[in-house]
Amino acid sequence: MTLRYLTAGESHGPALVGILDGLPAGVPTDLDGIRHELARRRLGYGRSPRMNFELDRIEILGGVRHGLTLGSPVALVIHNTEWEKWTEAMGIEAPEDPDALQATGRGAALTRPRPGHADLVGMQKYDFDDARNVLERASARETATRVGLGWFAKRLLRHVGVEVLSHVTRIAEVAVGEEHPLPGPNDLDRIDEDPMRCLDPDVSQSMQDRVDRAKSERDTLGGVVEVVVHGLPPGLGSHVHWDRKLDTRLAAALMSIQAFKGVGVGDGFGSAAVPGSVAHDEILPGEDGRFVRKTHRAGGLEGGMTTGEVLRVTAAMKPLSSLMRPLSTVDTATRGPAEAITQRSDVCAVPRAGVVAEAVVAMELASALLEKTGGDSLGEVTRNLQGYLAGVDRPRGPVAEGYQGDPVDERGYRTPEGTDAGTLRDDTP
Ligand SMILES: Cc1cc2nc3c(=O)[nH]c(=O)nc-3n(C[C@H](O)[C@H](O)[C@H](O)COP(=O)(O)O)c2cc1C
Ligand SMILES: C=C(O[C@@H]1CC(C(=O)O)=C[C@@H](OP(=O)(O)O)[C@H]1O)C(=O)O
Repeated sequence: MTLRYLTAGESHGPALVGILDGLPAGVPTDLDGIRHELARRRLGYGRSPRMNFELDRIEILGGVRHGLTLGSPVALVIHNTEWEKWTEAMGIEAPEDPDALQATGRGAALTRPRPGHADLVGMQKYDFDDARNVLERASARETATRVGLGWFAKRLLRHVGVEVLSHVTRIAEVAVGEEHPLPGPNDLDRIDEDPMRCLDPDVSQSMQDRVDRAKSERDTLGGVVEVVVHGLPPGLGSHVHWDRKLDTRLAAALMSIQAFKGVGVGDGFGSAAVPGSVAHDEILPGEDGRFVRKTHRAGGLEGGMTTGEVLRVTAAMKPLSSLMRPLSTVDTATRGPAEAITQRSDVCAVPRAGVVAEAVVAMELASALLEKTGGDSLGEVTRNLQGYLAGVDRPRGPVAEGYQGDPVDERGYRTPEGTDAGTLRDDTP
């Protein structure tokens, strides 16, 4: 993988840390842009109360100088603005008085694991007596780092005309219609303005009503987000090996998000229910010499590669497992039956999870772009991409005898003017 990243940090630890390696030099970087992206991850009706008081205070410790990336790894820190409250409970050094810590509330061992969270199996696997040692890292607080790093991937993609956005298409049983309009490349602000990050105001209202009901029933809800990407060139990813297919990589990236349990490419599971005659995207000669598709059913991916059409992937998020009406569990200290830990929780985190989905998709796409183009500077990436695009829809294959169109070379291949593989398009930015 050309672009790779690591994250570290606990939900209530001093900070989250991320390193992104593989970016070319010259990607314009502004801290307000990253802050804005992180604020987007806090949006949405049904979010946790923690989203209101906690802030994402960021610092870049490497990889950027004078507003541009250097080609070296980018090191991002997101400080925990609530750290003062957690210094004892999450202290790095062994507590002076462990018994006293147990009595502090925050420091008390958590022994009633929540079904659906990582608590129990994490305690079993890592041999812990306190579920906090598990949930602190399992927590989706970690996704702040991925959104922060993902901003760089988005910025790189934007430079070559690629826009990544997401919208919510389902909350529990409330969903937009199957034939819902696709958001356009400039629709992100409009989506973010909606409390559910849904494009249809009527459906959004029903979703909000559904969240209100879940809240009053002290329950939680899941849903579906769709990530839509405009402006991709054809040919990112590859058909030649399982781990080079973009389908594989996008599915893995999306499934790595906390509570995400299903991914569909294009019509996904829906395409299993219809015959082939209405499952595929028929190909047409486009006006500017490009090939185009009649429909967007495949989600812009064929054979593990982008087709150059709009990319569309959906991801399903399960309902959150911290319910205010606790589920049955065991107390790991007594091994007896118990009620699961109850603590503040999102009722529904689907709208803000969409922003995380954008980040991980952007990271995979930026990586696949860099694999295709190579290049150590943004200029080199852009030039290489243009060189590739100039020849991508050139005539390929011999034509039948008597062909009346463009001139034909000695092998019988069409050779219209301006379609040489080496010709740069004149819209070089
Ligand atoms: C943006 C976001 C917010 C989340 N908020 C909560 C929450 O408030 N309460 C909760 O129990 N789980 C929350 N989760 C889900 C848990 O982190 C997740 O269920 C847990 O780590 C176990 O992983 P798994 O569900 O993938 O098995 C959230 C997930 C995301 C993506
Ligand atoms: C802190 C974030 O999300 C948290 C993710 C989360 C979980 O279990 O995943 C549980 C909640 O945390 P807490 O239990 O401390 O209230 C969310 O607020 C965040 O996204 O920044």
